[in-house]
Amino acid sequence: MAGGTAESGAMTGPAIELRDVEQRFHARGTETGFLTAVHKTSFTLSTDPPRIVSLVGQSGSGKSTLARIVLGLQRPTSGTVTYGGKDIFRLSRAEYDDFRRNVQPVFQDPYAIFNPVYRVDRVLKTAIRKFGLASSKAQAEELMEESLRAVRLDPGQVLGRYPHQLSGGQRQRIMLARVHMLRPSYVIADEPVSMLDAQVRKAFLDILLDFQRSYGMTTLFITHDLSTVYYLGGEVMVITRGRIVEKGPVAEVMHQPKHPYTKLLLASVPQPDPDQRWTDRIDLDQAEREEADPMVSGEPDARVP
Ligand SMILES: Nc1ncnc2c1ncn2[C@@H]1O[C@H](COP(=O)(O)OP(=O)(O)OP(=O)(O)O)[C@@H](O)[C@H]1O
Repeated sequence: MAGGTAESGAMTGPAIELRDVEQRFHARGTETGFLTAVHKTSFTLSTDPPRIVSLVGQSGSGKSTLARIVLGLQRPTSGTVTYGGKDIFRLSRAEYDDFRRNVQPVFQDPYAIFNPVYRVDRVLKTAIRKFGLASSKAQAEELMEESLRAVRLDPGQVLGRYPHQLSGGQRQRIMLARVHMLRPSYVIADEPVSMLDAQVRKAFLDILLDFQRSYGMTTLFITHDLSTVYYLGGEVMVITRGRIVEKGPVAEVMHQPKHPYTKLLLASVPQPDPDQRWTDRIDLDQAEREEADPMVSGEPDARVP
């Protein structure tokens, strides 16, 4: 079977391959009556070795459309998407369940995933029930707590709460706790940190990097933010107007961009002015650092809406 179990962690999973995928949408007011959100696009995601692949491009370039296609949520107009060599839109029930478990989404706004009338525990309990991750109530509790701690959330502080009682950063980390429980081969993360502040964002990215190293997960990380791509490292695909125009190792693409769009994207990143340096260093002792870092203290992050 593909992927791993909650006990063993993700193992080398089948590759996801997009071949000549094209997505057209009806669009009123255009000459042809449709717009092509994704032009014939091909790429492969693999867990051998596990990696982070960023898909970077401006708003409207087709990133989310590609994410939905990879997740099997959108059937492309033409082209194929295969998982382990099989068309994801023609999988048997058992194959589809395997795909569902091993290719997990993390979306930009986790609030949309949570039902406001249910406590946040439900997101975790549903995954445990659906994928048969625990054989008793006690084991389920243990698994939830272990996964929450793995994403540096204090179970006592989040379990039993309603979504609106948590910060955006905490809600996103609950989605990561769900990923931790399922140990999928792939995480498809669509702008998961764009609503988070810099500190919480870094902590989120560190957890993804940790999942890659510890459990062998490969992440397709969708973003418009180059600094995030740079921080994650790994590989990057640059997309503009529905076309991937450049791909390769992050350091190579960032330092020797070949395509004019990549150059433009890099040129649009604000550069710090070396003449305008901060003169005072802020030295925090450990206790102050813990107090200042919501990821360490586990305190609700009031700054994040
Ligand atoms: N269901 C749809 N019907 C019609 N047009 C759509 C649909 N979904 C996306 N589009 C169009 O396809 C293009 C690509 O959209 P997409 O959401 O994939 O871009 P994106 O790069 O993810 O943008 P953003 O970063 O703003 O989310 C846009 O022009 C968008 O308006």
